Amino acid sequence: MAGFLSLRFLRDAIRSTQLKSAPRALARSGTMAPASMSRRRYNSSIHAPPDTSHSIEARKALRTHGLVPPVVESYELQAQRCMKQLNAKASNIEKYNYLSHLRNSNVHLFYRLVLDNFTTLTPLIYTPVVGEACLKWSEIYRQPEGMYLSYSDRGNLKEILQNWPKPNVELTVVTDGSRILGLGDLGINGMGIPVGKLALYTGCAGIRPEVSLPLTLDLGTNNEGLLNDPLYMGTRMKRVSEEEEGKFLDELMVALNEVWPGIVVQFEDFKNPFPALEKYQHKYSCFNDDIQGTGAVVLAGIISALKSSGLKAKDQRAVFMGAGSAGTGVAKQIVEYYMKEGLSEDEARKAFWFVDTKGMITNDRGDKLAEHKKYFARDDNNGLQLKSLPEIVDYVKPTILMGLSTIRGIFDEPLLNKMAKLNKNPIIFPLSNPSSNAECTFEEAVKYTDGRALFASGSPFQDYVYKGKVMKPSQGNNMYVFPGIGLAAILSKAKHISQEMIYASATALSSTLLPEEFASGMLYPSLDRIREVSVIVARDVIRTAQREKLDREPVLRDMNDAQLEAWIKERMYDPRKEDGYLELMRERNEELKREVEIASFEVREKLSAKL
Ligand SMILES: O=C([O-])CC(=O)C(=O)O
Ligand SMILES: [Mg+2]
Repeated sequence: MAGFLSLRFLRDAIRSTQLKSAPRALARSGTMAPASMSRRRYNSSIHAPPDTSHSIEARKALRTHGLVPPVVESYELQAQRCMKQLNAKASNIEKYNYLSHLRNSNVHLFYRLVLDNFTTLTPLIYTPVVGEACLKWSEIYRQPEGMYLSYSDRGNLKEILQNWPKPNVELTVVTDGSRILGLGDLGINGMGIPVGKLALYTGCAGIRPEVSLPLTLDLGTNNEGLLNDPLYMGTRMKRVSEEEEGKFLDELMVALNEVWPGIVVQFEDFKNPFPALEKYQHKYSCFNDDIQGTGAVVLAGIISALKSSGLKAKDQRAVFMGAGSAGTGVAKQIVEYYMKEGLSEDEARKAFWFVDTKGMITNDRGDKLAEHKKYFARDDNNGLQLKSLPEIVDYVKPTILMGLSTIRGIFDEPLLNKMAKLNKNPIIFPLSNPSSNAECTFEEAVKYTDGRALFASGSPFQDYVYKGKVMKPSQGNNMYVFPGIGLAAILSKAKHISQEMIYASATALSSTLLPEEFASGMLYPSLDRIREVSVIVARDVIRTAQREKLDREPVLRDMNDAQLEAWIKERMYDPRKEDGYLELMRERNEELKREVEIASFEVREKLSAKL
């Protein structure tokens, strides 16, 4: 009762006199920027825009009446129009542009369409087409999306972050554009990645679109093509040094956590190595999707593949083509799994042979190995230094061939034939993105192993008919886990995201494969069930956070699994429920919260003046 009375008192106080002077006072004090002050009318920076599916009553209440054609349409009709327009686009990049426009003009319709057509639309909003969009970002740019922070902004990052028009941010995906998919340094053109990943967060795990922030760091680029392109929209300078970037990131992490305390940060597509992970992972709620997310997804695929082939962990030998930190991150998670299956750490570590541009990675190769490569460097090679992948495959006789090299076609016909000779069911994972960089295509893997490969790729491939049978490719993309990991971190208010939490996402994912999916050779669950999968991933990640005492949401601790799953589901954004009124309730809520903030500020000011 007391709370209610004081709330009313505060609201009355504002209504009577002080509302006009408050914004300036707040702006002066630096408590809040004037741009974020309450506004009664429809404001595109905060609210979902007018929508032809809203009832006339909803439009009146939202004050959007008259801003769209008079018809009140069903979703089905809207979807029909959208798909017609989408299908009329001649190229993938035009489809990408159309979908970006839709996301910006009618966010709920966009996500409803994505959920209803997940497998056809994700390749257009994410890999592979996002790769093409990033290559052309400065050319196809149409509207502001996300935030850009430049090196020259250092010292002022907190202030600039406060320009973000949405009041509440719970999650950011940040890139410096230095290694976009397998396409190299694309500078600020990398913005397509945070935008795309966050769209997947909403699609896959129901993170509300307005609480996510796509963030691109403009720290220069070493891409000469971009530096000489008059349309390039980033700062025209060479990349800053690692040390300078390190300091910039330090300031960024503090600023993000001051503006939005506890914000979950996903690092994406930073070039190798990425020392910031070791630095921040025990300090902030953050993770690196390329190292940890990829690792978890691939581990889940390996668990399924071993189950399917009936082979034991101890009998596996894996050749990794490509030895970046994503590759070693993947292998480390598999090491953890092998150890849980009874191998010693040394036995598990020795089940991996890494190959980089200089050949097989050994301790006595004569070059200085990057820090992240040392753990897997071979010391049992008796001085043998093998250079080419076919030689290494002959020498190792692997059961698993993993591609993180971005070299299209390096898993060629003779190599795949060899894998098929060595194994009843060779495990072939060409993980490089986008599809144009894949070590082999699905078709090649099927044809050259006589249909026996257990296959997963990073980017999607089409079904392939082999000897009259429809073969279905598995897509071992991070999108199976990162949305659930982020959702779990947000809901449990995790202090940090530990390696155990990441590991839990992998085992959770592998547990979601249905018996019929497994029987048909799939290594991952159908993407049409992605929301169900994200709930299970989030549940197990939350449970692990609780076990490790990293959670700060006590309400969840007493729930059993079914209750926790229901609670997670209930919190997921569902575009099907957005009818205009929900928007209105949120708007009122925001206004009320702001009025309370303003009023309590005024009261504090008055009190301090009296004292
Ligand atoms: O974006 C993807 O599809 C996977 C990924 O993180 C990458 O390739 O960098
Ligand atoms: Mg990535």
